[in-house]
Amino acid sequence: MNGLGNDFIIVAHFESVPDYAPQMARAMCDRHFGIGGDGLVFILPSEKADVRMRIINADGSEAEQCGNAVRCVAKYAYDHKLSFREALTVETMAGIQHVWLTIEEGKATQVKVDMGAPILRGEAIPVAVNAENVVDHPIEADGAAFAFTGVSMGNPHAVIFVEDAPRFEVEKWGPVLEKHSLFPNKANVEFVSVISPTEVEMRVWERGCGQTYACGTGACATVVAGALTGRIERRALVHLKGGDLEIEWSETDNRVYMTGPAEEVFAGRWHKA
Ligand SMILES: N[C@@H](CCC[C@H](N)C(=O)O)C(=O)O
Repeated sequence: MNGLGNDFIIVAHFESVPDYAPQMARAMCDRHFGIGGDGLVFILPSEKADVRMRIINADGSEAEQCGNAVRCVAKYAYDHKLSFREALTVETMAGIQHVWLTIEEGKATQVKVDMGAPILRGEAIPVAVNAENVVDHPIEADGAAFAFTGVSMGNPHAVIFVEDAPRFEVEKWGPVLEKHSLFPNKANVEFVSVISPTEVEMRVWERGCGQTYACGTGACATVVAGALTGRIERRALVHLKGGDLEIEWSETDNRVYMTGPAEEVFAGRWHKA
């Protein structure tokens, strides 16, 4: 499945995550010797929600949260009759996500997710900066200087505003910044340019999988960082390599709402040992 080209191998036959999940993720996500994907997602039974998900990045590391995967999981749960509700809940390591589906011809197409309240305190993101909010904070890497805003959406993000995101050298700076000493748990890094107060262009280097076509939590972090710094409004369209996400950081409840598509591409069997 994919959410705007951020692609996942979805496995819904396990009761819990097996010990060998990291090796499984690395083998399956390999684009040449495996199926290919940005991550391996387990759909599991939940005692607190309609379904539970765990996501293992392509490098075998586990992520606390994934916006595009939550949309895929909710679609899968509805389309494959694990849940019959158009408003359902997905348990993640970052908490329980409320999800609303748009159904067309019996299948979920658009998915809206309550991604929760952003975490902005340095220590909690975590960012090695002792501050209430880490906003436009200087960061140096390989002789270059940037400024980042730290936001956790359950997983850590560093949002960097640049002149021209589509032309930015994501492959050059992404890996250096992901592993910077300011980020004790590493970070997903978003490079963002502002088009208007309600529209931005974003490219992303993801922790544990590299440059991807889209990142749901990254788009949420971007709108939070943009609004915090007065660059954009709290509701904006985020253009990504793989398409658009609508994001709103609600003034009423401080939660971030994400709306976008999810798609199932094919189903198959895994033969490798
Ligand atoms: N693509 C995701 C985020 C996946 C996890 C990330 N790589 C991490 O390690 O935090 C999204 O859509 O949010």
